[in-house]
Amino acid sequence: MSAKIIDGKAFAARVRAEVATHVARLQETQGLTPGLAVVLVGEDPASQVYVKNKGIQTREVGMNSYEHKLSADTSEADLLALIARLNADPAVHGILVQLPLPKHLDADLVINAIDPAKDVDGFHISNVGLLGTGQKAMVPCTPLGCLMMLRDHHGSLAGLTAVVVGRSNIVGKPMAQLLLADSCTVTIAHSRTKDLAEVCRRADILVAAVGRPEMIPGDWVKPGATVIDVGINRIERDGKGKLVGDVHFDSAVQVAGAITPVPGGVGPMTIACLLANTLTACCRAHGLAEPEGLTA
Ligand SMILES: Nc1nc2c(c(=O)[nH]1)N[C@@H](CN(C=O)c1ccc(C(=O)N[C@@H](CCC(=O)O)C(=O)O)cc1)CN2
Repeated sequence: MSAKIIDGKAFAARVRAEVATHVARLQETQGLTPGLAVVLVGEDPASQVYVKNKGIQTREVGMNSYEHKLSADTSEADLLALIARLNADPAVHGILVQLPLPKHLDADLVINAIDPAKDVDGFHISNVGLLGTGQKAMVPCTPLGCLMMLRDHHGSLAGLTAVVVGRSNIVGKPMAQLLLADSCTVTIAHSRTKDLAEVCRRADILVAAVGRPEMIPGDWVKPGATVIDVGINRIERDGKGKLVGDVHFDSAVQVAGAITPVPGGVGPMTIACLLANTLTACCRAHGLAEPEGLTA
């Protein structure tokens, strides 16, 4: 039997439409327009595309977009000075520094210079701590998108066994925290986990976020499980470039109950959740009620 395909593109469009409705209401009732500042350092081609799409989608939902494109040799001091200006700017409710940064810049230092209330990526150490202790945080966009899709598919996640393969600060760790907060029994596995196949086969929810093309084959998937593939890997096949996930889709789709494709699964949810987080940050900054269903 073939799994249900979770359509992240359609889901993200619904999230953006919901954000746009809230933004219009904020403008009508409060005269307030959420603003998102995105900082890109250097010319990484994939980052340029993501930043361009962030700008387009920010404007489409009616928010103000502020793009700051800096040269690859920008000094740490100049980048920190820009962040300080954005922190102090009342028109800016969300700040995002596109990753990866050029090697000479200390990403942790830069991220932790962002005002945690404006940290719409949820990467600031304060937000990491708030999420880990079950307090109101800004939640990283990709895991938030995964959570939204899982809640939509399952309703309650309570009691389900979840395995997150990957332990990055951006996806693996916050994903595990979110699943735990929704009362899943959570295992974080990684490339050095013993008998990874067996661990994966226990999962009702399997989240793959290792960054290795098609590493997880169908026979690692429990029949009927929900598979969330966070991987976005560019490979060459038959002389052509192709985008694949961390899961071997063709074999996993035969076994899983539901699965996200790559492309068109988790990826589009990342920017949709960035917009949702910017709206949330704006509401919090002005002491307004937060939009329901758009936060963890
Ligand atoms: N500061 C941040 N940097 C990065 C993040 C992030 O959340 N914050 N995530 C990624 C890149 N990213 C957004 O920034 C991102 C990645 C992928 C997609 C997406 O829609 N992917 C499509 C395929 C697109 C393609 O063809 O390349 C899909 O999966 O369908 C959106 C955003 C790293 N940096």
